[in-house]
Amino acid sequence: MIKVENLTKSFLDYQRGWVSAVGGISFECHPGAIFGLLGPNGAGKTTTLRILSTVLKPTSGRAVVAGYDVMTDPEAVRQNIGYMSASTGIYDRMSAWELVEYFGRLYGLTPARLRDRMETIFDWLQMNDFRDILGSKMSTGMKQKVSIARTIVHDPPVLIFDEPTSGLDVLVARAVLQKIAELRDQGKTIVFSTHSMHEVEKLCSRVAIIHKGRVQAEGEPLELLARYEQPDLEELFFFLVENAKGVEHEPIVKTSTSWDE
Ligand SMILES: Nc1ncnc2c1ncn2[C@@H]1O[C@H](COP(=O)(O)OP(=O)(O)OP(=O)(O)O)[C@@H](O)[C@H]1O
Repeated sequence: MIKVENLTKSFLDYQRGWVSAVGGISFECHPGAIFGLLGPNGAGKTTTLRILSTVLKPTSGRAVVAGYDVMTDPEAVRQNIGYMSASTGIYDRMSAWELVEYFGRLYGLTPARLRDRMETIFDWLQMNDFRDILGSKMSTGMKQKVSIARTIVHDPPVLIFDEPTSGLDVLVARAVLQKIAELRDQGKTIVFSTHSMHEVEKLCSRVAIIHKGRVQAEGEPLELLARYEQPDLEELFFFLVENAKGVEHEPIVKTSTSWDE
C-alpha cells in the first residue's frame, strides 16, 4: 500500500525563488484500489509521483510505499514499484521483446522467471504480433503497450502511472485504462495522475483534487460531490480550483542558477 503524510517539496528556481511544488499532501491507497491525483498543469502531481518512485527526495513529510520508507529504504521501494512516466522510453533499436527482457534483467529476474513473466505479459497485452518489431517502427499504441510491459515485468505490488493516457488517441487511451483496471482487479495498489475527470469517474475509488501544490479535497468521488453540493466532478473541480488555497512562493533568498533536483 501507499501512505503519504504531509509531504512537501520545494525547488529553488532562480527566476521565482523558492517554489513550493508540493505543500503538504497526505493520502493513502490500498491493494485492489486506484487512487487518482487530479489537477491542472503545475498542480504538483508529477512531483508527488516522482517522490513516491524515489526519483526525488521530499523536503519534508513521509511516504511509505509497499511497506518501505522512500527516504530510508529507496532500494526496496524501487524493487516493489512499477513507475510509468510520460518519458518512459522505447528504444528505437530494440524490439518489443528485447526491451522488456532488458528491464526484466535489470530487476534481477532469473532467466526462467523472466521467460514466464514475458510470455504471460505478451499474451495479456496482445503483443505477440509485434514481438520482433523495433521501437523505431512501432505505432503509438504498440509503444504504450511496451511501456506498460516494462513497468510490470517484475510483477510489483505497487504501480505508479503519471498521466498514462496523455497524448493518446481515444482508442489507445481506452485500451490503457482497461489494462489499468485489470491490474487493479489483480490486487495491485495503483496511483495515477490525470487531467481527466472522466478517467477519475471511471477508475478511481478515491481521488485527491490538487491545485497549487495542495490537496483541495480528498475522498470517494460520490462522497465529495455530496460534501461540496456539486452535481458532477467537473463542477466540483472548477469550484475547488476557483476557491483554491495555495502555497505562496517565498521571496528569493539567494541567487542560483541550479535547480534543486
Ligand atoms: N525541477 C524543478 N525546479 C523548479 N520548479 C519545478 C521543478 N519541477 C517542478 N517545478 C514546479 O513545481 C510546480 C509543480 O510541477 P509538477 O510538474 O509537479 O506539476 P503537475 O501537476 O505534474 O503539472 P503537469 O500536468 O503540467 O505535468 C510547477 O510550478 C513547476 O514549475
